[in-house]
Amino acid sequence: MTAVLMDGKALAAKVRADVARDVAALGHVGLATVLVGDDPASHVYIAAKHKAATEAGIDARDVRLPADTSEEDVLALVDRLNHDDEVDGILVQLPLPGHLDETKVTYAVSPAKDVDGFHPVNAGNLYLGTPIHVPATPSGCMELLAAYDVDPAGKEAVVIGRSEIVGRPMAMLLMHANATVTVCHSRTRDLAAHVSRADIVVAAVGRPGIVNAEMVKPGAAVLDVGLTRTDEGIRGDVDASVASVAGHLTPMPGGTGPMTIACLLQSTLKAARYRRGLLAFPGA
Ligand SMILES: Nc1nc2c(c(=O)[nH]1)N[C@@H](CN(C=O)c1ccc(C(=O)N[C@@H](CCC(=O)O)C(=O)O)cc1)CN2
Repeated sequence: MTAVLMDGKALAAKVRADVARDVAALGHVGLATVLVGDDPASHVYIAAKHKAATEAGIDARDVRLPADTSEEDVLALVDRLNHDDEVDGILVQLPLPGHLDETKVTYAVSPAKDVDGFHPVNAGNLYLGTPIHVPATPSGCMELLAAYDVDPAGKEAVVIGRSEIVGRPMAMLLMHANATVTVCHSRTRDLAAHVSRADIVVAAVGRPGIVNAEMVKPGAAVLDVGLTRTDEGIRGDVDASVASVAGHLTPMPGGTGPMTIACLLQSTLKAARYRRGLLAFPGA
């Protein structure tokens, strides 16, 4: 068997075009990104987010702060953006430099503008099954599954990794889509045993090749989120051998990454709709 490649680049282009159409209909939509410090990968991701936002007609503000900016100054900036009427969505690029408390900073973003979905109000609403803003990478994974007609209902799904950005929200989304979900992590005793039962595998730990062909159930859908830069180039968590066993597979690069950026734009559009009263907040 050779897996059908789930083309994240192509799907992201479609999502981005849909967002652009809806932004044009809505009028002004504003996104502010905050990048603190010099992390080279973060610079690449912020540049990609701005290119995509601008192409979609979103008014994207690129705020950059030196690596030694104090927590007080970062929090003051976030507060200003929370009160800025031109800004519908705010994202603080992670990771932050070590002296900054990521929890404190991400929790400072107004839940309505938290397009990353990291604030406890948004995490809580996802938990409750009434999502407002959902982290972009797991959203993108769900869109990929839907686009390739992989319905999680009744399926065994294994999520490898329990990060707040990917693993935990991914597990919630799969559970709400009626999958039976197992979350594996660094203390899981027999990863292969879990993966071998899975119809859907989402690998998000940043350990190159941790999922290999021997573990994967023939025909499974395998989504690769882990990204490690090596001397030989970018490597995902999923070994190339998996393509001969899986039914569906995301390429790395070109799979879940482009969808992360497309879903951020979707979330920004959603934030603008909430702020204009075009969408009702759950429970409101
Ligand atoms: N505030 C946030 N910080 C971070 C997030 C996030 O969603 N919000 N996620 C990651 C990084 N990230 C977006 O910020 C991200 C990672 C990877 C890609 C991507 O397109 N990857 C490409 C390959 C990229 C390359 O060549 O370097 C791919 O998979 O094809 C986009 C966004 C951590 N921080």
